[in-house]
Amino acid sequence: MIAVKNVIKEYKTKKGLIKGVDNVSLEVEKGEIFGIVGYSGAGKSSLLRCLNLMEKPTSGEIYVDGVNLVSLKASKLREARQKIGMIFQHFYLASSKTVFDNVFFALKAAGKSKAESEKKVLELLDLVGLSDKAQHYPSQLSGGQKQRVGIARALANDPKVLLCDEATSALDPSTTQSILKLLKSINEKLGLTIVLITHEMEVVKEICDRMAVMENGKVIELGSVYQLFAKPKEKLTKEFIDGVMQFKLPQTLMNTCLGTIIKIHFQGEVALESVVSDVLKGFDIKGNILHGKIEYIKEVPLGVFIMELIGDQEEIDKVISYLDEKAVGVEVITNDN
Ligand SMILES: Nc1ncnc2c1ncn2[C@@H]1O[C@H](COP(=O)(O)OP(=O)(O)OP(=O)(O)O)[C@@H](O)[C@H]1O
Repeated sequence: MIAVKNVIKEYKTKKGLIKGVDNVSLEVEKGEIFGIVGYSGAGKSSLLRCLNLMEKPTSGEIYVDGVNLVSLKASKLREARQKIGMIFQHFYLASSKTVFDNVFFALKAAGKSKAESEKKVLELLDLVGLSDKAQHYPSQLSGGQKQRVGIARALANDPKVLLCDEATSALDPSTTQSILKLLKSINEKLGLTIVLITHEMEVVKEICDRMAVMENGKVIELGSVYQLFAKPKEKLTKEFIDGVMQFKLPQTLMNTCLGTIIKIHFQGEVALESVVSDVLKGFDIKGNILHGKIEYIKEVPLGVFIMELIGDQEEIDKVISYLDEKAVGVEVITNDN
């Protein structure tokens, strides 16, 4: 659905050229929800804005539905852009217009008849659960309701892609959940492809199928959310995941362990139990279970388990290789042997 090829976005500043996006290539499949995470300044917004050419890349290509947006003339680009909706952290609603008119305006801009547009607005307000607020003004709405208007407006021209720029960052946790549910249901009902940028891993964990991690303008890791949660390779990805999984052992407990501490990820609870008992029975080691819990990544269970292994290094290495085959991921946290 979207293919980004060797995109570079440079900004001219007083201090010289800054690369907001530094040679990024990635693909987003039709109908998937793709998350881009990274700290402030990583280049997420620059990349997202390149996807609908709000920012023109300095070089590279952006294909949406097979068309290279970078090569389009202004009128064709306007047409192509109608197929890409966008929502924002701060909503950007017209404060002097009612909810109805905020959405209506987006439709009028696309040249529909009045009757057609009015019908469409009512359908969209129903879709986002705001039928009863049509005549309200933005100042009379909560943050979550404002974002619902933003979503209805973004869907006005039946886009194939929805870009979400920190769409839940200004909302409280329960409103965030309801907006994420709405995005997910729109994704399923309309087959909409969604690309979102966020610094909140909770958002990614909740609704994204795949994710990319950005640092200094580059994509440093990309994969399915489940795989990255189970087996992150990059330090930054681990940092983001640790933040949301809250799975750190207290340092005092770590200090009392003499053996090798490992973190194991399993797909679900059952596999975890049988593999751990195999390890304890089948190898010449002692194993202490330090911590365990099940996390749900998009409703699929991911068992996370911390164990201390005590024994000869050779035997411990064998256990780690065994686990590496059986589990989704295994990682040595410390090795004091
Ligand atoms: N219009 C601009 N002019 C100059 N530099 C810019 C501009 N926009 C972004 N940058 C720079 O490009 C880099 C990437 O910024 P960008 O806003 O894309 O990051 P981000 O990950 O979205 O961060 P945030 O979440 O804070 O918006 C930063 O160094 C930023 O200062």
